[in-house]
This record gives sequence, structure tokens and C-alpha cells, in this order.
Amino acid sequence: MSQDHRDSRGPRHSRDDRRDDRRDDRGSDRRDSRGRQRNRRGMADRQFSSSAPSQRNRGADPARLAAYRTLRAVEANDAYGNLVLPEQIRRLGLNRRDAALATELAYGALRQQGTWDAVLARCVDRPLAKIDPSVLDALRLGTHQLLAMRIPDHAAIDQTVGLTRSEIGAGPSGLVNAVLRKVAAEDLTQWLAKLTDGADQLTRLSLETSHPVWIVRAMKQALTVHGRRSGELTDLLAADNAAPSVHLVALPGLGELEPEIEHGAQPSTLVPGAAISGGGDLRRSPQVREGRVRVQDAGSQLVARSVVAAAPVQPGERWLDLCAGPGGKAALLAAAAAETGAHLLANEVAGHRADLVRQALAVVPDRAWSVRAGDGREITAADAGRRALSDGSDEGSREGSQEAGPTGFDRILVDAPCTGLGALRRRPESRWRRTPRDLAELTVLQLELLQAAADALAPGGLLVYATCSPHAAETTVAVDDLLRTRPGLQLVDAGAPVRKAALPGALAGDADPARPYAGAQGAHAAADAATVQLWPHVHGTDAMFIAHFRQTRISE
Ligand SMILES: C[S@@+](CC[C@H](N)C(=O)[O-])C[C@H]1O[C@@H](n2cnc3c(N)ncnc32)[C@H](O)[C@@H]1O
Repeated sequence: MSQDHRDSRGPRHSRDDRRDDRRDDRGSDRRDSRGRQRNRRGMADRQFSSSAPSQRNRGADPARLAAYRTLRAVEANDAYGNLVLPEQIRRLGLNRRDAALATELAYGALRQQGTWDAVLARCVDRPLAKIDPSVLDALRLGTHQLLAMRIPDHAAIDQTVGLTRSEIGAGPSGLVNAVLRKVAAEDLTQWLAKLTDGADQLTRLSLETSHPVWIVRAMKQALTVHGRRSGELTDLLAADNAAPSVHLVALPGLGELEPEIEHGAQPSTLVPGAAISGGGDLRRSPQVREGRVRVQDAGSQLVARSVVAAAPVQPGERWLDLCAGPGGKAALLAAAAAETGAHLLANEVAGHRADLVRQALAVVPDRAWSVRAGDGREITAADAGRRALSDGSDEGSREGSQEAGPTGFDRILVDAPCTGLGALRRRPESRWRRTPRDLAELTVLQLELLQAAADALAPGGLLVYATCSPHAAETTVAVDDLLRTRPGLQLVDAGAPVRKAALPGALAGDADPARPYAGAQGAHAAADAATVQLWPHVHGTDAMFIAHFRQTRISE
């Protein structure tokens, strides 16, 4: 078990926080094995390990090892931290406390990489790009412990040096030791004061909240574009650095919340049929194992529920989820389709993700859904008359091919691939991976998917566009572009269906996420047209954007 998980949360902004840490070493002989005094040169008031190098931690404790391996997989293999870490926790057999420590270490170091790199750049005598990446990851992990966690300095340094020795080799451990001592010479407040001295507001926020400057700028613009105050920027960026609560959804007609609430979940205050997990291993819940209760962000639940809430469902309606993988929203839609007599076609371009959709839908009666593995840009209105078999074969229809003259889908959800800037708190490394160049590619794809969806709509049909990004280019600009190129499409109010999908009053007042559509030249919008933008710092959800359109063209 790790030695330091008594209180591993929260940044240390002041030296007062460290007094307890120093007590640990009070009275110790601060000389190394060769009698040299430690911590001289401006660090006289600091204490590091009292033990000689030969007695110090030689190996890596399991929590740090899990975190370090996660950082390595993210850096070296482009892996996703939130997928690697649970695997490492399992493989190393960490208990609950060590798993929590490993999570804080790994996610914290990944999220705050930008700030930690700025600190480290001041503590090494060469560009960080010239440091071996495996050593740099150890330094980031050590820096996170020193500046963001209440771990005594000597433990943070000793453990990181031990980890370096066991995972990389004895050579770099001296460098790691020396650099981390320099890092420990200042606390976080002092480092931030140094780093931001003379910086403009965006750079200062970038360093204080550890976001790339371009994302800080984009978030500031997004707040304004979606009718919120730019003064909320600090809160929004801070929310990206907080662990999201785990929301559960009971699939309508299939799952029940009561057993989960009896086991410690709290009923959601935002969405009906939802709860916030009380922690612990969710796979212990039979309903979660069977897929009748699912983990799903409350914002995503509102997206799917707004598709259903937009108008009363007529039996026989044909629904399409154009970008369905891995199947979270499709599961909610399919369950609603099963209850109302509608049918959902869940489409996904990536074969392995289409398999995940099938798994997600398996619990729903299969008369209500089918899966198509294909490019959403190639879907047509005719696909509304075909019902691919839920085993994956797309062989026309069990019943649909008999049906005459399909006119298209009655409801289509385009939950488009996007930058994910609204879900940064879930993917700790993604803010450092994403670049403005991604936007150019994604916005083209988003518009192509929307246009295919518009073509596949039945007359009077509903098209719902959603992204887990509030970026203007992926939200309001995408809406403008679609309306300009599809005169038959009208933007309608998304506010009312989203509020209807939420618990009564949950989205009132300052929490109302709907804003009237400003309208671009040539855009066709209803008088009450409004788009919806949810926010982590206001609603506790991912920053989901939702727009509703109606097909007004007469059937050809
Ligand atoms: C934001 S995710 C959808 C999340 C999903 N709706 C859910 O709730 O679980 C976007 C999905 O679109 C898929 N995608 C990307 N390009 C596509 C295309 N051309 N056609 C269909 N799906 C596509 C991606 O593979 C990804 O699974």
C-alpha cells in the first residue's frame, strides 16, 4: 500500500499546507551517505528524505506505477488515459485507496501537463523536447505530487526517484532527483506568479488552469456566442479539471433506479430516470451488467430525450441515429422506440464501434432497432424502408422491404464526431492532443453528415444536431452553414424539448441553456428558434450543444 494516501487531494497553494509535511522530517540528519549536506543553495528551509540513497525506496509503489504506465501509454502509443488506467489498476490489483491515488496521479498529471511542463522548463538546462520522454513523464508525475497534492516533498521525490530507477534505470534517477528538488523549492502559488509575470489574460489562464491558449480563447468565444458571460471562463476551465460525477440512466421500460438508489446512488436533480452513482464497482449491479442501467452523462441523456420529447411519437415512426457508436444515446432512443412503437436504425461507420452499438442495444427488444455499419454520408431516405438485421447483416428487411415508398426518417439524431472540447474533464490528455487543425477537418465532416441527414428526412421530419463541443465553428457556424445550404430545412426551438426532457424547473433562470438564434443571412428559422448549450460549470454536464430542425419541403 502507498505510504501517502491520507490526503492526496487538492493543490497546495501555500507554504502553510506544507508545515505538516516538514514535521515528518523534523530532527532528521539532512546529510547524504557521503556526509554532504542536502538542500543547500536557497532551499535551506526545505527538507527532503532523511534516508540515504541506499536505503531509499528502490522500487515503485503500485499506485505510482499504474499512473506512470498510463502516462507512458498515452505518450508513446497515443492511448486514452481513461482506458489504460482501469486496466493497470486491475492488473496491479490496487485496492480502493491506491486506485484513487493512481487516478489522481495519472489524470492530474495528464490534465496539468502544460503547467507542469512550464515549471519543468525552468528547472532543466535544456529544452524539454531533448529529455527522454520516459524521464519527462516521471518528472511530470513528481511535479504533480509536489505542486498539486498534499504529499510530503520527501515522499514525492523519493517515490518518483524509486520509480525512475525501477522503470527506466539508475542513470536518470539523479536528474529526476535534482530537477524535482528545484520544483519543490517553490509552491504552486509562487510558481504561477513567476510563470505568469507580465503575461496577458489568456496566457495567464492557460497556465493557471492548464489548457492550451487556443482552447482558452475558443472557450471564451463560446461563452459569448452562446449567450453567457465571458467572466464565467475561469469557472468553466476549472470545471474541466474536476472529476465528473458518474451519472446513471435507467433505460425506459427496462431499468429501475430504486435498487441503485438503495445502494447509495443519489437521484439526479437534472434528468428523470437518472441518478448519480455513489461510487464503488458498478459492475456489481446486475442491472448495469445487463445494460438496463447505463453510465451516461446527463447532458447526453438530455440530447437523446429531447429527440423523443420534441413531439408525440406516432407508432411506426422511423428513427435514425446517424453516428451511433458506441451506442449510449442509441440505447436510450431504442428503449423509447420499443415503448412507443417506433423503430431505430443505429448507424456507425467504424465496424468495431458498430459492434459496441449492438452490445448496447442487446437488452432492448430487437423489433425496435437495427444496426447499419456504414458511412453516414451515404445514407438515404430509402434506408428508412430497410431494416438491417440486428445481427449486423444489412440484407434489406424482415418486413420493411415489403413496405411501399419509404419517404425518409421521421427523426434523425446527428451526434457528430467533434473536437470533444466540451468533455475535456473525461479525457485528461485530449486538450494537449487536439489542435485547431482538427477543427477544419471535423467541421467539413459535420456539414456533410448533416446534409446527408437532411436529405434522408421525411417531410416534416425532425433533425437533431448535437456535439460535445461548444466551439462556435462546430455549433452556431455549423447551424448557419446547414441552413444556408438547405432551404427546405427550418431551425426550430430546441429549448422547449430539452426543458421538457429535464426535471421540472431544473433548467430555469440562469440555468436555462436555450438562447434565441441570432440568424445568419439566408438562414431559415422559426420565430421562436433557439439552440441549447449545456455547460459543466452550470449544469454539471458535458458541454453538449443541441439544435433542432424541421424538414419543411413538400414530398417529391
Ligand atoms: C460523438 S460520437 C457518437 C456518440 C454516440 N452517439 C453515443 O452516444 O454513444 C461520433 C461517432 O461518429 C462516428 N463517425 C465518424 N465519422 C462517421 C461517418 N462518416 N459516418 C457515421 N459515423 C461516423 C464515430 O466513429 C463516432 O463513433
